[in-house]
Parts: sequence; C-alpha cells; structure tokens
Amino acid sequence: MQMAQIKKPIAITLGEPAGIGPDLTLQLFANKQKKPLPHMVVFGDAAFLSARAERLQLDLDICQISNISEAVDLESDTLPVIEVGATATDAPGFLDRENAGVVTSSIEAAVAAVRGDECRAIVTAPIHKSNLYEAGFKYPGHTEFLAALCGENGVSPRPVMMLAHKEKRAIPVTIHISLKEVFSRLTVGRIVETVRVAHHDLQQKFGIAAPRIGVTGLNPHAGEDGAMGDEEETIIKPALAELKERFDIRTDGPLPADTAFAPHIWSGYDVIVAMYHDQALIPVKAIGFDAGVNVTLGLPIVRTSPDHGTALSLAGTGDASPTSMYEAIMLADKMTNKGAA
Ligand SMILES: NC(=O)c1ccc[n+]([C@@H]2O[C@H](COP(=O)([O-])OP(=O)(O)OC[C@H]3O[C@@H](n4cnc5c(N)ncnc54)[C@H](O)[C@@H]3O)[C@@H](O)[C@H]2O)c1
Ligand SMILES: N[C@H](C(=O)O)[C@H](O)COP(=O)(O)O
Repeated sequence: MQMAQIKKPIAITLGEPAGIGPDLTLQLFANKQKKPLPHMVVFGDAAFLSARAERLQLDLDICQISNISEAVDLESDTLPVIEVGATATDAPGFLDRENAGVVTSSIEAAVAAVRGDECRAIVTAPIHKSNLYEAGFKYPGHTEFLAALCGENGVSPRPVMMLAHKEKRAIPVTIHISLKEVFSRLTVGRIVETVRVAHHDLQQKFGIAAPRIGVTGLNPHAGEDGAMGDEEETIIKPALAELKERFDIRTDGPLPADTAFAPHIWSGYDVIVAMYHDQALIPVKAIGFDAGVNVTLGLPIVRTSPDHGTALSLAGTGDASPTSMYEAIMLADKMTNKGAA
C-alpha cells in the first residue's frame, strides 16, 4: 500500500451519545502518548465531545475541522472532529430519540469519507438499536446499514458479521433476526454465500492463503443423524457440498455447535461459521469480551467495532474499559496498512 494511503486517518463514528462510545474514543485519545493510535478523525459534534471530555476530566484539545485533509496537519495531541450537521445532548445514560440524527449522520459521513478515499477505514462506536428504531431507523444494526450505504445501482453487498478475539473468529450465517425466523431464513444459498464471503475476505483482508473453515450444525449434536432435526441433512450438508464442488472451498462440518468452540477444536480453524447470532457471538464474548472486535466482511470498505454495546450505566463515569475499542482501531489500522491482520 502507498505511503499516502497509510497516512489517511481512520474514521471514528460518534456512537450513541447516552452510551460509552464517545467516552472510549476520548479516553483512548487522551492516553495516546502512552498507548499510540493511528491518525483518526471523529465524525460527530465537537461541542458535545468537549462537554463529555470535561465531564470525564480529560485534558484534551478538540478541534472542529471542515476538511479531512486538515486532520493530518494538526498537532498530534489534538482530536479532529468533522461536524455532521446534527448535534448531540450530553446526558449520559439517558436515551433521547432526538440524538438519532447525529448517530446516523455520523455513520453516513464516515462511510462517505472512506468510499471517497479520504479515510482508510471506519471504526464504529456502539449504537443503541432500539432507540434508533423508535426514531424510524430501518436497519437491524450497523452491519445491514453499512451494506446499504455501500450499495451501487440499487444493489447492496452481502454483509457478513465476524466477531474475533485474537485468532479465534466466529461468523453467524443469520444475524439480527428472531430465533423463530432462523428456520425460514437458513438456506443453502445463504450458507454458501456467507462462507464464500468469509473465504474471500480472510484471504484478501487478513492474508490467510488457505482459510480453514469449520461450519456448525443448527440442532443439538448436529442433528444426531436426523433424530434431533434435519437441517443438517437438508440444508447444511448440501451447502458444504456445493462449496466444494462449485467453488473448490473445503470446509469441515456440520460440527456440533456445543463442542466446535472448545479451544482445541476452535484453534484448528481460522473461522467457525455458525447458523445464528448467539451460536457465534457467545463464544467470542465469553472468552474475550474485553478485547473482542466485530468486523464486517463483504463490504468494499474496512469496518471494525468493539464487541460490546452502549453500556448506558457506565457512560460519563470513566469506568468503561476502552480495550475493545482500542483493539477495533488497531485491527482496522493493521488491515489497511498491510492487507493482513
Ligand atoms: N456495535 C454496536 O453498535 C453494538 C454491539 C452490541 C450491542 N449494541 C447495543 O447496545 C445496547 C446495550 O446492549 P447490551 O446491554 O446487551 O450490551 P452491552 O455490551 O452494552 O452491556 C453488557 C454488559 O457489559 C458491560 N459493558 C459493556 N461494555 C463495557 C466496557 N467497555 N467496559 C466495561 N463494561 C462494559 C455493561 O455494563 C453490561 O453489564 C443495545 O441497544 C444493543 O443493541 C450495539
Ligand atoms: N450483534 C452485535 C454484537 O452483539 O456485537 C451487535 O449488535 C453489533 O451489530 P452491528 O455491528 O450490526 O451494529
């Protein structure tokens, strides 16, 4: 990658103003002499961030800029902020629908900056999903919103959610849907598409030449030969056969999901693809909630985020751990600096 590309900042979104997202960005920036960070620019509201920094008793220079190119020339201890045309209220722990505008505008502006080649990756701070829904937000989460923002000619890429704790990675085939819906949304095509995206991005974005991919079953004991459900026989095995025959992608599975994430099995794979959200996310959050990273695969841009949510009760206290946010920033940096993570 070119030097000029490396110097482009990483776009950080504001996240839910009532939550810990803004705090973590400020805490990390205030500590950057001890724990260095790549260049970054926050998309949000400078006045709000100044108020939150004061509340957290962080000694920080926050500077509103109008062009991203200005970020690179600032003193290294000044946090650059691009205004997004909406403001946020500094009321930690108190959700306010009125803040939905700044939350979504921040994501939109950050994506536009990456797609416009002004920033090199986006790191999103947590959003409060139900607060956004109440304000009319139509996407289940960032993952689906980002795919829509990256669409072209009315076609959106198929986003794939991957949670990672160091080298342990897990992907859910179905994402933000009710458990009841999983049964109708789990199809051969969806599994094939998910594994293909994972295989491609592990090669291209993580530098893993021959990704080792495990795929779980849906039912207890991967169906116990059909005695505990037949989705393994009718959906998952045909999908794995198609991956091998049509795309030359080899996988192991269906693996019983309760043992697939045992450390000695999980460590034999670069990723384990599971059938639904909690099957994949529980193991990652259980082994490393403090340092897990959420990466969206399948997009034309690099996007990472911490693995936790808004933790409203910790907002404004300074007690939230910034480690997962730090790992998200450093993974985005690594993925865009060297093409490998
Ligand atoms: N990337 C995202 O935008 C994202 C990710 C997960 C959840 N969420 C959203 O966050 C909201 C709250 O979700 P939740 O309560 O299930 O999960 P949560 O991650 O906000 O909180 C779960 C528990 O972990 C603690 N916690 C979370 N982050 C912490 C940190 N950095 N340091 C110390 N403790 C921390 C919380 O205090 C709480 O006890 C929901 O609206 C959910 O949709 C957003
Ligand atoms: N399911 C994710 C998690 O628990 O970490 C989270 O809700 C984030 O999803 P988005 O990145 O799509 O907002």
